[in-house]
Parts: sequence; structure tokens; C-alpha cells
Amino acid sequence: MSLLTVNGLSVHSPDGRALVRDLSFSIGPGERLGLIGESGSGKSLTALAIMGLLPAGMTVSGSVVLDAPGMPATEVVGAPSRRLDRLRGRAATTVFQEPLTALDPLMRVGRQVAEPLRRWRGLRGAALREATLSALTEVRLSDPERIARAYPHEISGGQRQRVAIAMALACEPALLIADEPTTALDVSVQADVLSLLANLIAARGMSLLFITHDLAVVAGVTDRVLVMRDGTAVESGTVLDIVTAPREPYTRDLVDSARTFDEALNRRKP
Ligand SMILES: Nc1ncnc2c1ncn2[C@@H]1O[C@H](COP(=O)(O)OP(=O)(O)OP(=O)(O)O)[C@@H](O)[C@H]1O
Repeated sequence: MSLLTVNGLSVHSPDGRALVRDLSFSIGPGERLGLIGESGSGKSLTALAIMGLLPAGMTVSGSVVLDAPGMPATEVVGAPSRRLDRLRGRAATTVFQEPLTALDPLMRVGRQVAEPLRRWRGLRGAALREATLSALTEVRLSDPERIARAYPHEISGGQRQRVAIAMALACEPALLIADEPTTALDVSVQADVLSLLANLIAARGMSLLFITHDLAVVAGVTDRVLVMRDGTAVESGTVLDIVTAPREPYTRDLVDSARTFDEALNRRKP
């Protein structure tokens, strides 16, 4: 059984436009799938539908089943929010493009990272403090004591995204959904954050749904790719298949415009 099974997922806007159409895919334990497509192709709405977080007024049909270890398999579509609250963070969690969306501007970073550790792992006092600093160290933040004392605006964009990743991983989720997690960062720190994410996912054996418009980025992080256009899947396959033999003209364009996919492929382990 897969960890995530999406079957015939469709999302319609309040005025009836089909924004995601009949999308089906699955992700097994430890698998890493890239969702790639140009702006507006429906990638983010797919992620939101999986988390049960679509904007009010949108209608969703089809099926999204999350079946994480130690939790009952759950149909997300139509589930009451109370049931989804128990899944979010644990079965699946999200890192978004803009780390400030995950962070409270008025709360010190340490308290924010501590919160999921307290809630999910039941840690308190010195153990909680130690786990918070170790979570910040794990995302390769040097001087974690200073970062823990800082407010989000007092640290850099790259550091904020590392903090957001630390918070997401604190709940030990089975599936991480990363929606353009490096797009808002300076080019100089994009590669660092990407390799951090790839290493953490591999070390923990987590599953990954990685959303991007950039094939070069996805090539370095995922095993398989699903190409989306206008809300539908137009092609899917292994990263190597898609890069070396794209079948659809749209995919070919994506391959052609992938800035540095050669470089990214070279980074992949054989
Ligand atoms: N709240 C909303 N109300 C109405 N339409 C929306 C809403 N959010 C997204 N859309 C539309 O749904 C379509 C898919 O949007 P989505 O954000 O999933 O695309 P995307 O592939 O993630 O693009 P990007 O890479 O720019 O984030 C787009 O046409 C978008 O305009």
C-alpha cells in the first residue's frame, strides 16, 4: 500500500473552472516524486488538496488517501477538519516557498521550533530546549542558540527556510510536501538548502513530493517526475527518462529550458 494515493483528483474554482483535472498518482514509503509544470498548472492546488487545505469555495472530487505508519488510512477528501488536524504534521507536512508563511513574526524562533516538539514528542523543560537546539543544528544552522533567541526578521531568508524545515521535520512526518522551497531564496543559498533537504529526506527515509517549475531542481532531489499542464498530468516517468526522452512537446520545452540539468544529473548518485 502506498503512503499517498491520489485517484481522479479534480479541483474546481468557485466559478466552476477546472483547475486540477482527474489527477492520479501515488507515493510509496521512501519514494520521492517531483511535480513539475509551469506557473498556474495546478501544482500548489494539488498540494493543498492533499493536506485538505484548499481555499474556501473550491470544490474537490476524487480521492486522496494518506496511509502513514501507525495511523489509520484516511480519505482526505471530505474528511472533517478535526480528523485532518491529527494527520497534518504527522502523516504529511508542508514546506512552502516563502518561509515567513510558516513563521510567526512576533515569536522567537526557538519557541516556534519547540512547539511541534512539545506537542508531538511530549518534551518539556531541559529536554525540550536540547531538542530545539538539536533540531536547529540538524538543519545546519550555525550558532543555534543565537538563532533560537532571534525573531524571524532578524535572520536571513536562507536561515528562515532552514528553520521552517526544522519545524516541519520536528513532527517526524512520513511525507514532506515541499512547494518551491528554494524559489524565494538567493541563488547562492538555493543549492545549499536543496542539498540539506535531500540529505535529511534520505537520512530519515521519508517520502517526498517536491513541487517546482524547474526541472534542474527536481532532477537533483527526486526519483520520479510527474509533468502537469493546465491542471492535468501530461507525462510521468523516472527523472532520467523524462530528461533523456521526453515524449510530450511541453515536456521537451521544460527540458530545453532547464538551466542546469546536466549539472543536477551529475550530482545524482548512480
Ligand atoms: N484561490 C484561488 N481562487 C481562484 N483560482 C485560483 C486560486 N488559487 C489558484 N487559482 C488558479 O488555479 C490555477 C492553478 O494554480 P496553482 O497555484 O495550483 O498553480 P501552480 O502550478 O502552483 O503555479 P505556481 O508555480 O505559479 O505556484 C491557476 O490558474 C490559478 O490562477
